[in-house]
Formats: sequence, structure tokens, C-alpha cells
Amino acid sequence: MEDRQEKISQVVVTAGQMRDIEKRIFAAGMPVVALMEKVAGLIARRIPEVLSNTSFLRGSCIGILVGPGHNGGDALVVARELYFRGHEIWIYSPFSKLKELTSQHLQYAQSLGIPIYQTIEQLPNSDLLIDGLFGFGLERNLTDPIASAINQLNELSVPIYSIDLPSGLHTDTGEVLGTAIRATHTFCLGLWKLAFFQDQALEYMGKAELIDFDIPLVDVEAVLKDAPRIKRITPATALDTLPLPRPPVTHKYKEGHLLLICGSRRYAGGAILTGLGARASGVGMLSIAVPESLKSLLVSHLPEALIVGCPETETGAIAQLQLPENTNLSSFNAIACGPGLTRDATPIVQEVIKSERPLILDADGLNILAQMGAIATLKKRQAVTVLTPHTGEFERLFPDVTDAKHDRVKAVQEAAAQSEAVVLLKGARTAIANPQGAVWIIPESTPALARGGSGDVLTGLLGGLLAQAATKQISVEDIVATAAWWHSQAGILAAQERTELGVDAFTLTQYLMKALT
Ligand SMILES: NC(=O)C1=CN([C@@H]2O[C@H](COP(=O)(O)OP(=O)(O)OC[C@H]3O[C@@H](n4cnc5c(N)ncnc54)[C@H](O)[C@@H]3O)[C@@H](O)[C@H]2O)[C@@H](O)CC1
Ligand SMILES: [K+]
Repeated sequence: MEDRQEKISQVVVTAGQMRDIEKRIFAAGMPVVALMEKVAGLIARRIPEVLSNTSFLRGSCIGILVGPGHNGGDALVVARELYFRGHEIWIYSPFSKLKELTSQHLQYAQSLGIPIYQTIEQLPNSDLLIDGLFGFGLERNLTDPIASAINQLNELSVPIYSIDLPSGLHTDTGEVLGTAIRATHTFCLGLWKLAFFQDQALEYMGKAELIDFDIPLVDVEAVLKDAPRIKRITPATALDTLPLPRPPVTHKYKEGHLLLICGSRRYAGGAILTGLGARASGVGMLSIAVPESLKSLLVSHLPEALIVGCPETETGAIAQLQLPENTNLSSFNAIACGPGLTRDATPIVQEVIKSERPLILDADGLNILAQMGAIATLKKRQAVTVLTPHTGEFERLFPDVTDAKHDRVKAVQEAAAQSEAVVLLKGARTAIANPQGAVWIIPESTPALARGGSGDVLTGLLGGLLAQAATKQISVEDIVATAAWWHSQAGILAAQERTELGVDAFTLTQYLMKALT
């Protein structure tokens, strides 16, 4: 049973897929009316539990917002149940045409004497609103009068609990269709919908939770079988990989040798942070190539690493990779290149791209790649490439794919497919795609990580894990997702203990180990 729940919690679907899954359940004999009763019953039982953590008092008034479809039907069943539990209830039902089942529930609510209002002006005060205006059936933009009603409801500063998703959001892109309910809490029904992982939707979601209504896994599998999977990374999936297993008998080179290429006279700290991120990965051997003038600084911070001082340009960037004798780029299990390089290190990036080792490009590594023409350049690579752009870098790398501000998941899928690289698009919900179209989503993070240097830490951590993975039969995509999850968790833990303002990048490196123990 727990296994089923875990599997369900990893699934992310589009509106179309959700509809197909429901169709199978109905075709198998589950009556629509019974499913609505079951789902709404679960929500009605969950609401008092959520409210018990707030200052909401028994007997307080609850307003129910009812739309024309089955999202409205769900809301009406919730209204009826809360009414029988002793709450004062009113219903806002502004639509004249309702789906059959919804209409029946409205009729019954009316027969119970629950007041029903058609216009926003008539609404009495309430202590809580339940939003059942639209669910995954919303496809076109909201217009007046419902759009302005939503705007007014948002202004009331009354908590709003949304059923399935905040009304007005596109289920797949998370786009605001005209306007949308700003929920305090959202009960996502059955399976996680894509909108919950699109950055643009997050400020409307409030706290989101999944209401599992026992969708059989066979139906999920049957609908998703040919589609590229979108996988939500859970603690169970990430901790399945971490800490990376080590055999009892091994040696440092068997546990991965990572080469970091980073830093410049201008950005010395970035090199240190990248190194500290790599240290936390547990990588067997760490070499760091920096401009010669940074060498002693790096040695003092990372005494265990082999610091390779390189000749530098007049501006203090690496001019030439001068690896130790008997070493070349093929000596490493993975290479991570970019933090703090400056664009003056362009020849270095050109050289590492030609290597046949797994390569992570970040920061100036990405800016230089963008100038070279990302897609054409990456397609020539034999070994795997991992790119870790934030939205700005992503747009410079991939000017011709779907706008990442409009649909991050689609954008990252297209970028990975076209460049044949694994692309990690940083954000509040970091999304990772492989060239085959599969996506991994990091479902939690913290704004505390929006801070200079935190990306450098991720690059080092990811590099260290990737170097180790080479000997451990773990896929590159799983390693990238695991690194991003770990980085987020360290940020969350640090923010809990030190506030969101207390998570500078150095502190973050100190929390990486803590997040796993
Ligand atoms: N089918 C079921 O029994 C189940 C349904 N569920 C609920 O059903 C919802 C989906 O139900 P529906 O498919 O009926 O869709 P919705 O309830 O999301 O709304 C669709 C209705 O809104 C209208 N509409 C769409 N865009 C509009 C616009 N811009 N302005 C005005 N009207 C617009 C449509 O014509 C349609 O009548 C889910 O989100 C969920 O809440 C879940 O409870 C699971 C079980
Ligand atoms: K809703």
C-alpha cells in the first residue's frame, strides 16, 4: 500500500492525461456520481484538519464558490458535508448553466435551506472561502463578470482553499487565464497536475497537498505508457541514491575523479564555493584548475584538493589549461566548468567541450556556449553534457525554444531534445529534462537559495556526484535530479534554522551533510 502511495506521489500529469485516466475509471464501472462523492468527502474531512492549525473557530462561516462543471460539483458536496457538521454555509453560484450532476447538488443544497447567491454584491462576510469555480476543465480566458468577481474575492483577505487547483490557472502551464484565485491552500485531486510545478503558478497555489482518491496504478500506467514521464522527486527517490554506495574495498580514484575549472581574479570566491560543493559530494579525488594567482587561496580552503594553477590572461582569467604531467582531460571521470570564469576564458570552454568526458557547464561556461551556438556545438559532443542554466542563461542558450516564462517544463524538454544534453533549468521548481523528453521536478525549494554563489555550490555538488556515478551504474539524469534535490533540501533546512536571510552560499555548503543525516 505504501508503495502505491509513493508511486502515486511521483506522478505528474497534464489535464489531458488526467481526463484519460478518469475515463478509464468510469469505463470500468465506477459511477461518476460515486467518484465525486468519494473525492469531495475526502476534502470535506480534510478541511477541519487543516483548519485546526489556524485560528478558525467552530461555527465560523464558510462561503462556497461554485462553477459550472464538476469542480463546482465537488464544492457543493463539500458544502453539504460541512453544513451537516454544523458550519454556517453560503453558496456563490454565478453560472446559469450547470452540468447535470452539479445542478442536482445545487438543488439539494437549496432544499436544505443553504443560501445561494448569484452576484458578488450579495455575498455576506465569511471566515473562509472554498474555491470550486474551475478545475482542470478550464481552457479559455476568464472574462467578466466572473473575472472581476475573482479579483474582488482575492481582495477580501479571507483564506481561500481551492479544490484541485486555483480557479483561473491553466492546468499544464500554470498560466493565469485572465485572472485567478489566490489560494491559501490547494487540494490537488488524485494526481499532481503540472501547474503545481510551474513557477508562474506558485504564488496562486498557497500550500499544496495531494488528496489521494485511490486511482488504480494500472490506469495511470495505461495512460502514461507512451508519454515522456514527468517525475516528481520525493525523499524516497532521492535517498535511494544518497549517500552514494561505496564498496568496503576501494580507493580514491575508484570513487570518482572530478576536475573543476573555475574562478578568475575577479571571481575568486566562486571557485571556493564550487570546491566546497564538490567536497560535500564525497568525491574520491578533486582537482581544481584556477588562474595561478588564486592557487594559494584555494589550497587554504580545500587542503584535500589538487589545485592546478594555470597561466592567466591580463584580466586574470584562465588563459590555458595546464594540467599536471601525465594528465589530460580524459584522466577525469567528470569535468565541471564555468563558475567565475569570465568570458575571457572562452578558449578554455571551447577546449573542454571537445573532450570526451561527461561535462557540466554552468555560469560563464553557459554564456560562452551560447556565443558558440549551443545546439550545434552540443550535438557534436560524444559524451554526456549537463547544462545548469537559470532562466536568463537558458534564454541566451536556447532563443528559439518555447518561452521558459510561459511553460518551463515544455521549454526544458525542447532544449534537451534539440541539444541532446541533460538540461537543468533552475527556479523555484527546478526542472530537469533529458533528450528523450523525460522530466524530473524538484517539488520544494526556498527563496533563501536566491543568492549569489548558491549555483556554484550546486555545480560542485553535481560534478562530484557525476564523477562518482561513472562507476556506480546510476543514470546521469538520476544523479542530476538527486543533486538538485539535495541542494534544495540543504537550503530548506538552513532556512528553517537560520531564517531565509541566513543562507549565504558558504553556510549552504555546511548544511549539505546535515540535510542527509
Ligand atoms: N469527473 C469526476 O467525477 C471527477 C471530477 N473531479 C473534479 O472535476 C473537475 C473537472 O470537471 P470538469 O471537466 O467538469 O471541468 P471544470 O469543473 O473544471 O469546469 C469546466 C466547466 O467550465 C466551463 N468553462 C471552461 N472555461 C470557462 C471560462 N473561461 N468561462 C466560463 N466557463 C468556462 C466549461 O464549459 C465547463 O462547463 C476536476 O477539476 C475536479 O474538481 C474530481 O473530483 C475527480 C473526479
Ligand atoms: K478550483
